[in-house]
Formats: sequence, C-alpha cells, structure tokens
Amino acid sequence: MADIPHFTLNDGNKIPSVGIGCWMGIPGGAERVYNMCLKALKNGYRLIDTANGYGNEKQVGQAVRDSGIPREDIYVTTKLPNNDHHRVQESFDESLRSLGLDYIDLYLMHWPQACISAVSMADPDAVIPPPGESPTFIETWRDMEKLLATGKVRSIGISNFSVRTLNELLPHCQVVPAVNQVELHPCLPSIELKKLCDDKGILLEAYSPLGTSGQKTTLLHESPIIREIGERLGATPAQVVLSWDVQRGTAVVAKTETESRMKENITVRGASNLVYSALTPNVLQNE
Ligand SMILES: NC(=O)C1=CN([C@@H]2O[C@H](COP(=O)(O)OP(=O)(O)OC[C@H]3O[C@@H](n4cnc5c(N)ncnc54)[C@H](OP(=O)(O)O)[C@@H]3O)[C@@H](O)[C@H]2O)C=CC1
Ligand SMILES: O=C[C@H](O)[C@@H](O)[C@@H](O)[C@H](O)C(=O)O
Repeated sequence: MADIPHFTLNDGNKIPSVGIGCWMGIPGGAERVYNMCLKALKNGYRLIDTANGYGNEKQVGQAVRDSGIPREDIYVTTKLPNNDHHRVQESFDESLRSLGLDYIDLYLMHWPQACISAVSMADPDAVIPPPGESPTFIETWRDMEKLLATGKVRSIGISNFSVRTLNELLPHCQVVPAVNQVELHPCLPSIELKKLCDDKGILLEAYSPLGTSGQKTTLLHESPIIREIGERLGATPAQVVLSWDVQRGTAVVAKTETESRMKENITVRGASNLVYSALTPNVLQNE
C-alpha cells in the first residue's frame, strides 16, 4: 500500500500530502460519498476533505467509523459555510454532530466572503455584504481562533484566500492559519501566493488539482507537456499533476469514485523531484 508523505503544519500537526475530495458538485451525490470514502480508506487514503456546504458530513463520518481504522489515523477536514460567518461556534458544533466525531483535524473558512442570505456562493440570490461590513473575514477568523480552546479542532485554516485577502488578514491574526486551500494546478500555479504562504509558514493545499470534473479535466489530461513528462517518467497524466503538487510542497485533494484512479492518484512521487523539475519550467513559461 502506498506510503503517503506528510507535511508538518505551523502548529506542529501533520497532514497527509494527498487526500480524497468529497465535493460531488451541485446538486448532491451525498449517497455516493459513503462508498467513495470507505473505498478510499481501504486503498490507503488517510485524508478526507469535506465541507458543511457539500451536504455529506454525515456520510463521511459514518465511513470513518465503519472503516475499522483508528480515528487518530484518519485526517478529517471540514469547512465553515459562507452563510455561517456570524455563528462560527454553532456551525462548528453542527459539523461535529453531522460527522459524529469527537474532533475535527482541520477546520477551514470555506471562502473569505460572508453570505448573508443564500445556501451557497453559486446562488443567484446570494447577498454578499460590501467589503468592510460585518462580519468581515477578520472577525470570522477571530471567532475561528476561539475554537482551538475547545480542544475539538486540531488545526484551523482558510480557503480561497488570495494574496490580497491574506495580506489583509495576517496583521490581525493571533493564530496564523495552518492551511490555505485554493484551486491549484499546473495551469494555475499561483506562484506569488505560494511564495507568500511559504514566507508566513502557511501550507498551501491544492483543490481541483485535475481541473475539476467536466471539460477542464480533459484539458489537463490532454496537455502534451503533461503527457510527454508522464511517458518519460512512467507516470499517468494524473500522477504527473498530483506529484507536481506534492513535490512543490503543497498538499492536494482530488476527487474520484473510481477505485483504479484512487490507486493511481495516491501513488505520488513524494521522494524524488523529477516531475517538479520537468514541469515547472513549462509552467513558468506559460504564466
Ligand atoms: N475549498 C474549495 O472551495 C474547494 C474545494 N474542493 C475540494 O477539492 C476536491 C477535488 O476537487 P474537484 O473539484 O472535485 O476536482 P478534481 O480536480 O479532483 O477532479 C475530479 C474529477 O476528475 C476525475 N478523476 C479523478 N482522478 C482521475 C484520474 N486519475 N484520471 C482521470 N480522471 C480522474 C474524477 O472522476 P471520477 O470521480 O468519475 O473518477 C472527477 O470527474 C473536492 O472534491 C473538494 O474536496 C474543490 C473545489 C473547491
Ligand atoms: O468547495 C467547493 C466549492 O467551493 C463550492 O462549494 C462552492 O463554489 C459552492 O458551490 C458554492 O456555491 O459556494
């Protein structure tokens, strides 16, 4: 079974470098998540990435409990939804209850933007407060910092923060976020953000690393550069992309319900830097 490399966070906790993502798109798919997580755990995955907004925390928690794997060996991430920025503690408790777990390994602010009324950011009726209006992401982060005292969350972090929003947040932090989870792949390397996070000791975590489901996934897989590197190094296009993330020093969560792809995706080249040095010059050239 694959031995997954870990990264050490700025709070001393360790996070597996590769995980399974549970965003099934809109709408739903919650009923498939239980099987996906169980299958992933059986195939060596130890990091599961979910969110309140994915509507499947219950299924994730059930899979963790039914897997027979000790709780402390599994890393569970969930996220504060946009419409709960004004009620962080309550929303966190709801996530804990839905998951049916005693603690959460990593709790992320899903987006910097609070949504006053709407189920999600994609809701056409979403009301987003103007910048500076309460709750700001700074206020929300302060409430997230308080969660650490409950002992029910091991690490706290953010998601979808850019260089600009991160620079706004950092001077107000008592606790520097452990992780910033953002869209990241060779077509979107976010070089400046990576540098800022490295400087501040924040681990960047890649989401939609394969280009998400649908057309964009095909784009990454069909990229001649990625294919050529894969052929040269004996790796599939997905392995090239995911190895690039890990070798670059970013954790990565990819979603797949297909067992053969789970095995493929978790077999990253953690130790050697071959993919990174082959792919990075092309990425830089294309930026
Ligand atoms: N913080 C945030 O705002 C966000 C977080 N995320 C997180 O990141 C996770 C991953 O991102 P996501 O957007 O789901 O997209 P991914 O980039 O992980 O792509 C998923 C798609 O790729 C396919 N796929 C997976 N592995 C392979 C492979 N080896 N070869 C070919 N195709 C493959 C899957 O198909 P199949 O399942 O059929 O095998 C699925 O269609 C999410 O599930 C979620 O946990 C995602 C978006 C935003
Ligand atoms: O994590 C995945 C994405 O962020 C997704 O949860 C959001 O874009 C969501 O569809 C929304 O509308 O807020």
